[in-house]
Amino acid sequence: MTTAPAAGDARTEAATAGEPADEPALRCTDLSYSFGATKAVDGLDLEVAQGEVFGLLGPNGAGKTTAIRAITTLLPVPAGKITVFGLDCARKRMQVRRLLGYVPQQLSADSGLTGRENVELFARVFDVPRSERRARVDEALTAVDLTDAAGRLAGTYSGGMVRRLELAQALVSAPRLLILDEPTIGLDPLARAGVWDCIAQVRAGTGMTVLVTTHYMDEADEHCRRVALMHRGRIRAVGAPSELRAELAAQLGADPERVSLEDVFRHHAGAGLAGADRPDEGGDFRDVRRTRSTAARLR
Ligand SMILES: Nc1ncnc2c1ncn2[C@@H]1O[C@H](COP(=O)(O)OP(=O)(O)OP(=O)(O)O)[C@@H](O)[C@H]1O
Repeated sequence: MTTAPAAGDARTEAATAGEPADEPALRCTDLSYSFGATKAVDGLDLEVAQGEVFGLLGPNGAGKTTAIRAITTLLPVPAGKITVFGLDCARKRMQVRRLLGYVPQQLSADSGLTGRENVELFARVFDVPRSERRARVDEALTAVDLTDAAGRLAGTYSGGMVRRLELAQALVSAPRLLILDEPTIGLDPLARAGVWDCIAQVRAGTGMTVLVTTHYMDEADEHCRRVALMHRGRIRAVGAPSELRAELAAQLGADPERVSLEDVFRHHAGAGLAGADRPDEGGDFRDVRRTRSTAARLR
């Protein structure tokens, strides 16, 4: 199992991001979180290098959203440690929050405001200096290709446009670490590609680190430099998609081109993978209802 980022790559990309090279963008050490008797996150160790697009993959109920909520400081961390660019999330909550952009799974755009007004609202909430606000809102709308639609009510947007608007909301505060929870759920293939194009362009333009959760193994394979496969609160494998596929192919004596990331996950998670490609078989009723209602809202 490959667990560490390539040091050379991390240093090169850190230089792009303008951050000290010795601290990862994110480090979770032995992180655990329980809801009553349910261990949602169970001893999670994770490291995301500066400047990389990192995918946290897993079926419904794997614990991805709970981990993300702890990282974004929205949940307290009862066990373990999280650092963001070296800052301890438990002790430096406000400083950490200033480094983060977060697009939750639930809808965060207001349908009764225009695209521009939605982004302006986030600029005010995140305390973007008044003198810079207009330029920063324009930049964020341009980055997600919504300049022409900025004057329209968000309620008239397609699902893909809503997702890109939410990206703009998160980008307006110029975060160092952008966290996206299921950014393409419920979108058609064209809209999904549009969201990934935006993510790639923003990363290329800013060197920003991106942590994304998804059920869609094929998307992660194509767009993430490294991925972690999460199942029942734990990380089962970490590495570049091509490395993980090659490792499994070597173990099985198979052609690496014929081994998918889904095969890798199935190998590590066994039957629990069912929820990854058939969301109605993973997690519990609450998980499924929430995922479906999110998808329906975005259509
Ligand atoms: N507020 C809550 N109260 C009780 N149990 C919860 C709560 N939130 C999550 N859980 C449980 O914790 C576990 C992990 O859920 P979590 O939402 O973190 O998984 P996930 O991988 O993000 O799934 P999804 O893809 O559906 O978002 C599941 O068993 C879930 O039922």
